[in-house]
Amino acid sequence: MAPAMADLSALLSESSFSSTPTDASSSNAASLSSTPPTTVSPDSMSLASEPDMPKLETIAASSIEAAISSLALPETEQHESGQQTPLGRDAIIVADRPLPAEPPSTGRPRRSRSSLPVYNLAKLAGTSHKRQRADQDSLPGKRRRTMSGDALANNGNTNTKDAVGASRTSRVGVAPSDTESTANVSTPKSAPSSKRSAPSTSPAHITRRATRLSGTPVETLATKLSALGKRGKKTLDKGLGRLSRELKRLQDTDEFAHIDTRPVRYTVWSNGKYVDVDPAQEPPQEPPRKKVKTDRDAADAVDAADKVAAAEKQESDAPATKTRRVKKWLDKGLYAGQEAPIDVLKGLTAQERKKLASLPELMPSGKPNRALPMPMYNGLRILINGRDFKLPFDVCNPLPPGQPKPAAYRTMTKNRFVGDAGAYWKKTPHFGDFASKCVCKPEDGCGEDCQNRIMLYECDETNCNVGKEYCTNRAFQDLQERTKKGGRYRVGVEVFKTADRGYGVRSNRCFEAGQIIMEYTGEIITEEECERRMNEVYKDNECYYLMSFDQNMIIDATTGSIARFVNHSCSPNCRMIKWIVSGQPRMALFAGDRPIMTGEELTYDYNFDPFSAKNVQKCLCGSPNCRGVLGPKPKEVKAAKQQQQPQQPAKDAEKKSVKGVKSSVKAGKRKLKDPFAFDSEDDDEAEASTRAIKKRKIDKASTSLKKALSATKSVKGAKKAAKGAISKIKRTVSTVSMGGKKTKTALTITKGAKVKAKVALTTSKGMKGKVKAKASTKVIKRATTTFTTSATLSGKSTSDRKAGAVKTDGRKPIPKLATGSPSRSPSLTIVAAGIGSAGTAEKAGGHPSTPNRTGPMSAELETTTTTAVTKSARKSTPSWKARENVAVINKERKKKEGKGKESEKNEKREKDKENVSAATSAASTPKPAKTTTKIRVITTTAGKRGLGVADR
Ligand SMILES: C[S@@+](CC[C@H](N)C(=O)[O-])C[C@H]1O[C@@H](n2cnc3c(N)ncnc32)[C@H](O)[C@@H]1O
Repeated sequence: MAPAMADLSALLSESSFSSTPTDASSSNAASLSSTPPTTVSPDSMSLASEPDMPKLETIAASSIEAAISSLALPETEQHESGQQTPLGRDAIIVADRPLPAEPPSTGRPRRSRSSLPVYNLAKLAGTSHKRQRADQDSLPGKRRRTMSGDALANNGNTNTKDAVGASRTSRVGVAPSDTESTANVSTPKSAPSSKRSAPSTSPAHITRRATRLSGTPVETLATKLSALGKRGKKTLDKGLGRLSRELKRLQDTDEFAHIDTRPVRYTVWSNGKYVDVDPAQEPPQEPPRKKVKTDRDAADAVDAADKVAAAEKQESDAPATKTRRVKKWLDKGLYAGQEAPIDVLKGLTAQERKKLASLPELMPSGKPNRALPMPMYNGLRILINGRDFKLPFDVCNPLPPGQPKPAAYRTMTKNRFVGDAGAYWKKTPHFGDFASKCVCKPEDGCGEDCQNRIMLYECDETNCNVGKEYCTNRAFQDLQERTKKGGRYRVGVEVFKTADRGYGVRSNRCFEAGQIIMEYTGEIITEEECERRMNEVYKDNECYYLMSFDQNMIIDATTGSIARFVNHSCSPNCRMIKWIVSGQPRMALFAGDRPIMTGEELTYDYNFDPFSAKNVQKCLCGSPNCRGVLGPKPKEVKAAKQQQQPQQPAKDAEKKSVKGVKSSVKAGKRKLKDPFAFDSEDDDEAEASTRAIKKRKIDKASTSLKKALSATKSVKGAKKAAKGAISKIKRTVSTVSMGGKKTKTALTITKGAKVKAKVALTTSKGMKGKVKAKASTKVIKRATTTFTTSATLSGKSTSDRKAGAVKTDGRKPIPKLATGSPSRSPSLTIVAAGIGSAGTAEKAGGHPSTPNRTGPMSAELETTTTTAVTKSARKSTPSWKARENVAVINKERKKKEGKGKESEKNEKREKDKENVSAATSAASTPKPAKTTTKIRVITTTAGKRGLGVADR
């Protein structure tokens, strides 16, 4: 035996206890091995109540306890049987003598034998005065509660023997009254009672219960506590107290109280589809509003309110991560875009009015229905013109399925200055600088007489006297307003695939006559940049979206708006017009003289200048007055006449216009084609035709020349006149700035006037004597006047266009336009830069922007100052040769301007001399040149500006 045990034995013997090793049947052993025979029966209690006994036990217990603690007894003790029994510190030996072997169990629970000494443990434990409480245990229906011993052990201080005791106690079952605090563990509701229950761990609350009926010996808490002794009990109290605190703390947790504090996630469903809302993208939660203290003064309160408002504003200003798509509703119906006309007869000729007046349908029938108006435009047109029956396409006119879309290209809704263009634009005087306020009155509404409108300036706050409310001269602003919200109807146009002309644009809604439809936008580049692009970027393209714009700049719509897809028609329904908006030039497509219906293809007259026959394309517009090729307008007179009679049938208009056109352009198609064919080597037919025309022209000129000759007397006068005429021609040429083939083409098509001039010059060369010279001079004079008119075709065209533009707005045509700047008189000539042959677009059928496309697609709106092109461009495009000359001329002119007036005069004088001498020498030539088969207009070089004529 270990020395410690020896001491223990000695101690036990001293205190009249026999320290007999316990056997399996002993209560101590049972207690140690959790097989309790320690139930305190009433009998034993009565025995234990004997006064002399407890003292000894008390002493023994405390002594043993002290001994254990002082000797640091090992946790285990070797029994005689050789079994190692765990000996807890709370193990208390209560038996002092060996117990006889117990008889086999008869089914009843074992009772303590009266013969054996039994101690009043209750008394020993100081709980005897609370005995009656034990009776409660037997109360029927009293529920027993248990709790996990582990939980208790873990929550309590498990290092102490008391805690172990508590753990064991809980394992064996503790009456509710005794362990109220532990019972509280399972329910937070009982939490408040935990405080009260804390003292219940005192010995007074410990219950005892008989195990007689249960059949299983139960070690109760009372038993254990009674065995613990004072110190143990104290410790247990302490432990339980701590335990309750822990529990109390626990019950404060959300988890314990079953409160789910995780954020609630809502699923979002939109249009029957689950929308996965990314928590990261969820809108931030609104911060709690700052409470304005009631006791604050007013200023503080206002401050706080301001802060809150600012915070709210900031919040609202923050970019929304996910914006909800809003359905766009059509806010108008079948006749969307049409306003009920107040006067249906407006714009009709007297004849038409008369015709309409006779129609019973148009008899006055009370008030017009503004909610569901008549299909006024369509109806009127049908009433006037009549047409074959067809289903009303404007009811529903969807594009056929499987519509191909143009190859992806970058769109641009606003013009963008690229490179030097911006700086260049800034340097040049702006139109806006010249603009002054109009003098309109609100009742006029900036109508047809508005000076801004006449000048093609859009009204704005700076130049309008009327104000936005009444002003009707704000087309671009209207367009922006209309298209702001997007949607098919508001945009009003869509790209579609035509059968034979590549892509086109058609209307999605109705447009009033003259109404703005869409803007032509793109990159605004300088001529140099244009040239660079042509040679480097678009060199493999066979079509370009280049349009001369303003101030010698060019719009490149390769990146631009869908207006670039608008096709040409010889009988168009739209016009491309340049306006000045807030000091900036902008180009837009406007409806023509008549309204446009839903589904109509939008077209305008390109006034195409192909430069050479190689660039000539077959026109496939299909209009009755088709010119046959994509070429320049035959005669401005025609256009003007057409504008005057917008409602006239196309055939009539054509007839009238053809009437006004001179013989060279009488048969529009053929005549227009001819000029382009004259230098085409492979088109014999065209050449023959051209020759014939030229011959006719020359014959005519010769006749007039002969007449003139007969009236001519003096060579001197002829010389003078020739001089003046030539200088006039020179000036005109420099203004038109045409050169090379381009000049040739242009001059050839500008009707008889030019031809006359040429012929006159040619003839004058061959004329003898004064008479001839004089005659030629006269002809030249006349021709020059005509030519000037023709050459400044652009100006005329502009007035026509401008008049048309005003007319498109439903106002009367403007006969003359003030020209504030040279670029305010642009011709609408669109210049082809492609190299394909006629009809290639039709053949190719592909998208023009694709390099494979063979059709020439470039369109350029030409102003009076023709675009200059440098050498590299000329190499690739022969037609650009003309431009080089123009560039040189322009350069020369600029140079000259720099030199000053004096030097200019001198130079001019010298050149005039040269020209005159040339004319004189020509006049003195022995044989007059007869009508030649070919007339070539020689482009003047920098040194010799003016027209030269060469015979062949
Ligand atoms: C500015 S683009 C117009 C859009 C073009 N249709 C497209 O698909 O990109 C000009 C080109 O369209 C073709 N085009 C336009 N109008 C035409 C017409 N009336 N007849 C034949 N081709 C036409 C020509 O090839 C022309 O060079």
